[in-house]
Amino acid sequence: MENKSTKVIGYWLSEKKTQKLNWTEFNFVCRKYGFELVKLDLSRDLEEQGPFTVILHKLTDIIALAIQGDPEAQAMISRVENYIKCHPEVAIIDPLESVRKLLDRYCSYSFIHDSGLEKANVFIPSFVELTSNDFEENLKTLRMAGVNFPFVCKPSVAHGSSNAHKLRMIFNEEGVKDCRPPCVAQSFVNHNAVLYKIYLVGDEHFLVERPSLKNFYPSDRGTIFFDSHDVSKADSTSSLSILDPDDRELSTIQPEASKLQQIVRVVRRKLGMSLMGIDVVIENGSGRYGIIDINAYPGYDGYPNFFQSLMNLILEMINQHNCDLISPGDDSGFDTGDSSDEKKKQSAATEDSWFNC
Ligand SMILES: Nc1ncnc2c1ncn2[C@@H]1O[C@H](COP(=O)(O)OP(=O)(O)OP(=O)(O)O)[C@@H](O)[C@H]1O
Ligand SMILES: O=P(O)(O)O[C@H]1[C@H](O)[C@@H](O)[C@H](OP(=O)(O)O)[C@@H](OP(=O)(O)O)[C@H]1O
Ligand SMILES: [Mg+2]
Repeated sequence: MENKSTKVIGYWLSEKKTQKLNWTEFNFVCRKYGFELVKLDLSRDLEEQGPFTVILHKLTDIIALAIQGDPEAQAMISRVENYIKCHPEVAIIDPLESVRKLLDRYCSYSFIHDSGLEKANVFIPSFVELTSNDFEENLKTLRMAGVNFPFVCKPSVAHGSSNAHKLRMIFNEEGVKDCRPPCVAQSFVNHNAVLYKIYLVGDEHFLVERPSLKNFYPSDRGTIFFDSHDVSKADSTSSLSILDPDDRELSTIQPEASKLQQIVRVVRRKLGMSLMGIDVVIENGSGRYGIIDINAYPGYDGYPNFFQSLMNLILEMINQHNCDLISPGDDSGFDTGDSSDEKKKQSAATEDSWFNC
């Protein structure tokens, strides 16, 4: 551990996120480890703000705006990308191309769907993207993809505005007119209103249990419009989470640590990201593990000693990045299985990103 501030963490988080995480506390941890913490000013060239040892960010909202054509957001993202391109010596948490994938629900589901997790009793509930406003065409698309009633209709863009979290439960063909393309329709999996959030910080993960939607069955009822943030936060008390009397007798299956470990390993390898939240439900009856959402740099509410874990990750990333720079392609002396192969994960993510989505 050094006392002198020689290493710089350049970071960008929204004001809301810094307040939520109580970010000033992280300053103390940084100082203890000899790091200076500098917030990136995305309205200016980053060259004059550096040099940085590592860049840590949650740029989801700005990337989403840039994709939608906002010129200011595009300029900000270009500044970050140019800096990264000109400074291969700087470690990045997390690669922007992986974050882009998570911004698109269809893309992230497809990506994990093709990961081989099915063999381990883990699945992505059947899903399809709806891009048309034509009712008949949408019915056909849903049928062809095997999306059953009831299904959840989610905006295709997963972050970036409050609209991203306005979801709909569709119970029958009549309800399909309530879908607002572009959106992803995903078969609803009954899971006794228990959601498991796996929070990842590099190789560490921690599981928290959250309220979730109650069991639903096909019916002639009208569409339910809801905001995901009202349902599955730690303090949510939505009436949509209260099990019907007949369902209270159903047994709830507890998650197995080894299964969660497997999910973490595969998703991490596929996406090449270190800061993620994976939302899992366990299907009533079958006991299959359904991945229903993956979030970039989530809230980590309930994660013990998050800032120390974040610092451990930063140290590991810098170390690994330096090793990769010295001997690219040869990490034999440092590889400890899944745990330290960051460079490979990042380049796998880069290669896959342009081909799979
Ligand atoms: N396929 C599904 N089967 C069962 N429940 C689901 C499914 N998809 C979503 N849900 C329910 O809806 C909630 C919100 O869904 P989802 O996580 O996809 O939305 P989100 O806006 O991305 O949420 P977050 O705030 O976690 O990012 C989940 O917590 C869960 O209760
Ligand atoms: O920690 P959990 O409960 O998983 O919640 C996260 C949500 O799942 C994300 O959707 C939030 O991200 P956005 O607000 O960027 O969409 C994310 O927002 P944040 O960046 O403000 O923390 C979290 O609220
Ligand atoms: Mg989400």
